[in-house]
Amino acid sequence: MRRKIVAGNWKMNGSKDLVNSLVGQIRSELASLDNGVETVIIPPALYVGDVLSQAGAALTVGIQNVSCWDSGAYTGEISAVMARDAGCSVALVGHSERRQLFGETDEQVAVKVGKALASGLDAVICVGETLEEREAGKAEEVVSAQIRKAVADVSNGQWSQVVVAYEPVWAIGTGKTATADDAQAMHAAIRGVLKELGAPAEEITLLYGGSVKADNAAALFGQPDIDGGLIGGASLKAEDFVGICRAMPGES
Ligand SMILES: O=C[C@H](O)COP(=O)(O)O
Repeated sequence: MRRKIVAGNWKMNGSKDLVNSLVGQIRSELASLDNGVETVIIPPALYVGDVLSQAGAALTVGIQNVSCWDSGAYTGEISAVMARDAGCSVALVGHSERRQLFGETDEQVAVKVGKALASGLDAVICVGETLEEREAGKAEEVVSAQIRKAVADVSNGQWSQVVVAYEPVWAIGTGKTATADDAQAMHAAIRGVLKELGAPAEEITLLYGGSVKADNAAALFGQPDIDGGLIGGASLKAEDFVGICRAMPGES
């Protein structure tokens, strides 16, 4: 059965004060939630330990990026092995901000996916088209190519650690969300690509990201191929984030 996941990517936001006020509040408000959602908090790496100390068993913690290397003279890098050692369970890989602002290539994304999986982390592989690509009718082609490259070296025993997050670049932080129908269509296409690649596609969790809020989450999460969300801005306020977690339908 697919997992249902709501992950909050804090990006380069936060402080010890925010960790102290936000994490405990999320934890206590989600304590009574019984819809089966797994909640993940992905803070800046410096705050992973602080979040872990507040998270308890109900919340899991992730890292926003991992290195292509395991250790050595790579100043400023953090390896997947270190993230796992520090208590992370999840790594984001290939977020569009990494691709667009830091020039991360499909080849690097594939290496990072391999490093995350080998270290025992779940890899949340981010894919998505730009507005220009969507308007040119190339959205599925772009996303399909990103996935094929990112998972090229995933072995049969590793698929249970793979999560794909579809985040149309034009929807990130813009307040523009893909319609539930458009997001569903892309998620179905992603599942189709994974199936073609020989992955257990029906078992793989697919997240939608891009301006998800408490008031649009239910429509998105109600789609048959959308198993949760990767949340940016709305993950920084307990009420908004908890509202999104609550929008996940329970077991049918
Ligand atoms: O990682 C999260 C996504 O980039 C979505 O961000 P957003 O919810 O602020 O649009």
